[in-house]
Amino acid sequence: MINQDFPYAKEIFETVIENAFAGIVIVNAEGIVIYINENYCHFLKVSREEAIGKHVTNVIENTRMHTIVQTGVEEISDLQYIRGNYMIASRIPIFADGKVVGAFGTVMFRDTKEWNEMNSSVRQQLTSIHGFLEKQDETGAKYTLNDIVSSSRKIHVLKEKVKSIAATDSSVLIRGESGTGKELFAHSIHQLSQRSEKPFVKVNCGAIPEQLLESELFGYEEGAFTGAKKGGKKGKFLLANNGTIFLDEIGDMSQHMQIKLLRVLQEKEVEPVGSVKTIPIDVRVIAATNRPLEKMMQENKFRDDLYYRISVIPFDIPPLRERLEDLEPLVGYFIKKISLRTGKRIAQIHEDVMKVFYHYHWQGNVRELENVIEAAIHLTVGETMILEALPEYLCNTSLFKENQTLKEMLDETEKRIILSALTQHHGDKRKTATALGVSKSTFYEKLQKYQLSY
Ligand SMILES: Nc1ncnc2c1ncn2[C@@H]1O[C@H](COP(=O)(O)OP(=O)(O)OP(=O)(O)O)[C@@H](O)[C@H]1O
Repeated sequence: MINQDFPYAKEIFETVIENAFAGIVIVNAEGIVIYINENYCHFLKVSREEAIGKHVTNVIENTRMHTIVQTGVEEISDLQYIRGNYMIASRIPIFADGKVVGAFGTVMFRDTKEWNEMNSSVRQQLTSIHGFLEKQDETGAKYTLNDIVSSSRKIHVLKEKVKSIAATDSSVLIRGESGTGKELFAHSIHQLSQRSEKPFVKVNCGAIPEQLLESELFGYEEGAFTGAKKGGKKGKFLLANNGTIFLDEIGDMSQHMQIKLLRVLQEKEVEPVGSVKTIPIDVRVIAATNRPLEKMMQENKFRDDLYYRISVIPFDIPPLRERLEDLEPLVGYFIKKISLRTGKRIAQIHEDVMKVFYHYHWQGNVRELENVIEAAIHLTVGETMILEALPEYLCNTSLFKENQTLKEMLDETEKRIILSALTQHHGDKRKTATALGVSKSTFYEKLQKYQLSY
C-alpha cells in the first residue's frame, strides 16, 4: 500500500485510476456514484459532472453496484450487457468500521475497436451455450461458426477472418460455388457482430420475380398497385433495420434493381413503392453470389459502383474439391446429424466409399455431399455404409475433365490419392509415405505443393 504521507500520493492514485485499462466506478452505501473515471464516462457517453451524485442505476445499464452495497458480497467477472456490448464486470464491497460503506466496480475494455474484437470473441464462446442460441434464433440467424465443420487450412483462415471483421459495419461480399456454405458464413458474421440481437433477414434476389423484388425489398404503401395489401407492407430492409440484410444471389439482380439498391445503400434510406416519403435505415449488407461479377461488369451486366459498395470485405469460399481435407469431418458430421434425425445408426464407412468420395468432383459441393450421405444412409443395410449404397454416377466419374489441362488433371488426381491414403493411415505421414512408396522428403514436398494441412 502506498504511504499516505508520500507527498504525491493523491496524484499517484488519480493517475493510476484514470489511466486504468478498465472503467472504474465507486458508489457510496446508498448506491450514489461518488467517483467514476474518464474512461468509463467516455464509454457510457455521459459527462463526469452528470454521473457523480446520481444513483448508479441511472448512470449504468444493468448495473448491480447498488445490490453489492446491500449484500456486502463481491461479484467477480460477471458478464454485463452495456451499450450493446458484453462487458466483464467485477464489483467489490468496501468495508470500514465493520460495515459496508460503498462499493468499487470495474468493467474491462480499452478502446472501441479492441473491445469490439474482444466482444466478437466472447460471442463466439457464448454461441456454444444453448440458451444463447435459442435467443439468437429469434433474430433469424440460425448458424454460427461452430456449425461450419472443417479441418482445412483454407476454411480455418476464413473463420478467423469472420472473427476479425464481424464487429465492423462494412459490407461483405461472399463468393463461392453453389453449396459451398456461403449462407453459413453470412449467419456467422451476423452472430458475432454488434448487431447480433437485431434481425437477420435473408432475401434470395434470384428467386423473386423482378416486378416483386422492389416491393419485397423496400415495401409498399396501401393502394400502391392492384392487389396491394391493406395498410401496405414493410420491406425486408425495414424489417432488417439495425440488423443485417443478407442479399443472396445478388448477381441475378436486374440492372433496374441494381440502381435502386445502390441508391438505398448510398442514401441509407428506403422509399416504399407508391410512397413519396423516405424512411431512414441502418442496415449492414452481406451479399453473396456464385456469378462472375467482374466478367459481368465488363459486359455491363453488373454495375461497377454497386460492386465496389458491396464488396468492401470479400470472402471467397473454395469449392469442396479444393479442400478435400474437409471431406472426412464433413462425412462424420452429416452421418451423425442424419442418423439422429432418421434414427438409423451407421457405425462405419467402408474405405471404398471414402475413396469414391475423394475421387468425385463435387460440383454441388457440401450440399451435394450432404444429399449423397442422406440417400446412402437410407440405402444402407446394417451398420456399415458400403459402395452399393452410393448413387451410380458417383462411382463412374470420368478422369477426363473438359476444362483442365493434362497437368491439372494429373495434379488433382495425385492430390486425391495422397489425401485418401492419409485418411486410411489416420494422418500418419510416415506410414502414408511408405504405403505410397515415396521417400519422406518427396512426401512432404507433395503435402506442401497441394497445401495439405494434415
Ligand atoms: N462447412 C460446413 N459444415 C457443415 N455444413 C455445411 C458446411 N458448408 C455447407 N454446409 C451445408 O451445406 C448446405 C449448403 O450450404 P449453404 O446454403 O450455406 O451454401 P451456399 O453457398 O449459400 O449455397 P447457394 O449458393 O446454393 O445458396 C447447407 O445445408 C449447409 O448447412
